[in-house]
Amino acid sequence: MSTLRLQKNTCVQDYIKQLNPSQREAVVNTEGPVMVIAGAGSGKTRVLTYRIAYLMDEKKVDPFNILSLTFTNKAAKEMKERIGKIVGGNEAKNLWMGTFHSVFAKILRFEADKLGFPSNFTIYDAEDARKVIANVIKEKNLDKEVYKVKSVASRISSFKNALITPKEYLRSPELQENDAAARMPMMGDIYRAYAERCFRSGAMDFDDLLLYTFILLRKFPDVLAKYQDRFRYIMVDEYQDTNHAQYLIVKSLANRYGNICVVGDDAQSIYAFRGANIRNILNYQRDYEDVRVFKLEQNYRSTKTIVGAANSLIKKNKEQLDKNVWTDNSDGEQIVINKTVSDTDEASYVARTIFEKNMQEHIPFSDFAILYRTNAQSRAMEESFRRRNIPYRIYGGLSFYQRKEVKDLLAYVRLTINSNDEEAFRRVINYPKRGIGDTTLEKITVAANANGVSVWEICSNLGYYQSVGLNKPTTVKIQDFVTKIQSFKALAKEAEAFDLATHIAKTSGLLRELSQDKTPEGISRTENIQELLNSVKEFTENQKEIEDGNPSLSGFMEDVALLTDSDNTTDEDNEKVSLMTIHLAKGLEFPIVFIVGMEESLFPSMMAMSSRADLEEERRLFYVALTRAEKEAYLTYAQMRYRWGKLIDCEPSRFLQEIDESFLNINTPDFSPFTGAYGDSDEPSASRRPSPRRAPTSSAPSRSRQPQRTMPQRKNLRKIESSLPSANSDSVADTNPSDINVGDRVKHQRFGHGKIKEMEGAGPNKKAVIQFDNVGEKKLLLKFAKLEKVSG
Ligand SMILES: Nc1ncnc2c1ncn2[C@@H]1O[C@H](COP(=O)(O)OP(=O)(O)OP(=O)(O)O)[C@@H](O)[C@H]1O
Ligand SMILES: [Mg+2]
Repeated sequence: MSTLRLQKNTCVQDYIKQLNPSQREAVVNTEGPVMVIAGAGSGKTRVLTYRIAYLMDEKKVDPFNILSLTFTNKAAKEMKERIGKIVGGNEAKNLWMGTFHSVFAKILRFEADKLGFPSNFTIYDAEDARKVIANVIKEKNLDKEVYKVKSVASRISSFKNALITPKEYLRSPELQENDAAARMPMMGDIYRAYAERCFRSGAMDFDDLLLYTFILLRKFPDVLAKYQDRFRYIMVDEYQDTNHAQYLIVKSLANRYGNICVVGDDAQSIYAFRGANIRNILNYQRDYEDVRVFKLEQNYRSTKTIVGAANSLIKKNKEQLDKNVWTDNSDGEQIVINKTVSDTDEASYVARTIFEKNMQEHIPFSDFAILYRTNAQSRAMEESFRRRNIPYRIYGGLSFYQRKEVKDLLAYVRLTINSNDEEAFRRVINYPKRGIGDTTLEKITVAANANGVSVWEICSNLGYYQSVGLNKPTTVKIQDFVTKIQSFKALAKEAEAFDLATHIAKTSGLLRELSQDKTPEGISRTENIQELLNSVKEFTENQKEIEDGNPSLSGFMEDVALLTDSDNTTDEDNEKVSLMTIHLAKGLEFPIVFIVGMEESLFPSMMAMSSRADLEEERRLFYVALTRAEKEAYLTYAQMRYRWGKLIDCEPSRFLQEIDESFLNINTPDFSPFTGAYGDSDEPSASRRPSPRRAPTSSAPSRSRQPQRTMPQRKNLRKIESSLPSANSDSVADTNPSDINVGDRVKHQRFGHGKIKEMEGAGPNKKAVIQFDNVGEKKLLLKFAKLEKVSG
């Protein structure tokens, strides 16, 4: 026994030995308030992981007494696995570890009755919440052009994150005046109705998980005492992105033992738009007496070039804690800046570069990440990856669990678990079709509102609520539906989750409905249901291994409801390029990173350009993006891009100018006179006939084939800008576009001779439809086409 213990202790100590002195200090100083404030890639997350292992193994702290809050569920899972490896055995599974939302949901399930909620309350996702809000707006006969569902939803979300309840709202003249000034005087009424509706449905939305936890701990001192006593050690990763509610809850939980350790980087605070408050980290020292602050300055992730570039960029922000990040890693490659004609070209360039690196240097696809500012940018990238058969996965797209057929089955499950769930009810009451129409649903809703009960309550007691006024056949249809759900509920008491879910899929009529559709889409929908059932199976098997695991179907539902955007990838296969917004890339690292769309109005975003605070947040976002890279970074921008369905001229992002020039390698842009600079076929350039106009350095960023020209940045970026057709001037084509008219014969460098059939657009957007003698009809943007007028 003693030998065994000795072996295990040696093990944790061995791990700790690998840390640098500051990291080690941050791990072993377990008592009292601690803040680890450090730059990207300096081992903050690693310190947290080892600290927990140290607490468990060295200090013999029961994992049930350790609370660790992470930014995603995936991060929590990985951290648990690593701790499990260090300390051995299964104990790490008992840690309270997860996102704020998932940990608070767990607490709320235990304590739900105190707040008048059932313990099996449903968690509404954003779509459910918006539907409820839309119903409320409609029932109140408000103008939906004024009360836009999305903006009402975001107002309600911001109230909740600021811990303002409907009651408090309706007592605050300022808030009301504020909304009245924004032409939404009924905001408070909507908020109250929405909250009531959720309450009657036994449902909480995402923000409620924070708000109700806060209310619970404030209203019930015994509950607070219980959790204060339970969580003897509290740890928070990515502390710079906590919001006001999270901050207050953590603070009150830590109030008894005071063993709270937060780690973060003020330079990476990027969620202000969702209520995150950078002050939480800036004021930490003021909030806790005797706080010990550890600074980690050595970066282990990235090359000197990337660390240097990131430092030079973030220096431009005024508001930040003083830090000096350095690394012992090698210099590495310079950061490549690449300009392309259009967004399509940009995507081609990225795909081609990855393809070549994979072919020539055998770099696996999983080493690459593409980061973008807005989700919309993924489309062009995806197309270009598909064309080259490059496997990729997208983070944060439409989640598997958000697909219609999956949500439909889950709605039956929700209704089985919590029959008051109105959104689930509305979703499936007439799907598959059973002849229950909108008028019936309206009558039921009116009755539910009048009686202050759920729609299920009305439907399951139609005999009592005669006043609903349904005719006999409709009444029978509803009663059949109710009986079906009740039979599921009965089965739920004894059946295993997987069997229950399978039974529901069949008996609800859902599988039959889907199987009638023999189109590829229909077949894939049926497969998705199969996949959902598989994931239920997998979930229950995993839960059975955990001491306080919950292998029931409601446990599964909880897991699904709490997935965050970053947890959600299209699949888990490893050999793929990762695509995601920068916001989702937080905490991650990849050997090679492409940051695309480095253009003014896109990054920094248009909305962020009018205030210093917003601009600084954009700069931090860029800092986060750049510091994800371990070995190489590519920054690309296009001269033209389709946005909101229009072709827009773009200027390079100011952030490109802000990086110290010594870290940059400006890749002379590959320039081609037509949209689709790399050719419409987009085949690998290695197999393509080189175009005579192609700049020699541009076809392959891979150093193994061609050395790249390195140029001092600032000057050269300007030089390049001026030497190339500027996206903002009309006067660049060899032939002045105004000289060319319909009917003219013209010559194009690549397509040869042709005749102008049509002209459209004006100024920089002027285009010509040309019937070429050899290659058929093409529409070209005149400012790039460089047409030569020829006679005859
Ligand atoms: N002492 C060390 N020795 C070797 N590698 C280390 C050390 N500390 C951290 N690392 C490695 O450096 C990388 C960055 O560490 P980690 O992700 O913990 O940094 P971080 O500060 O949390 O970064 P971010 O700010 O991006 O969240 C990881 O690959 C980690 O394994
Ligand atoms: Mg981290």
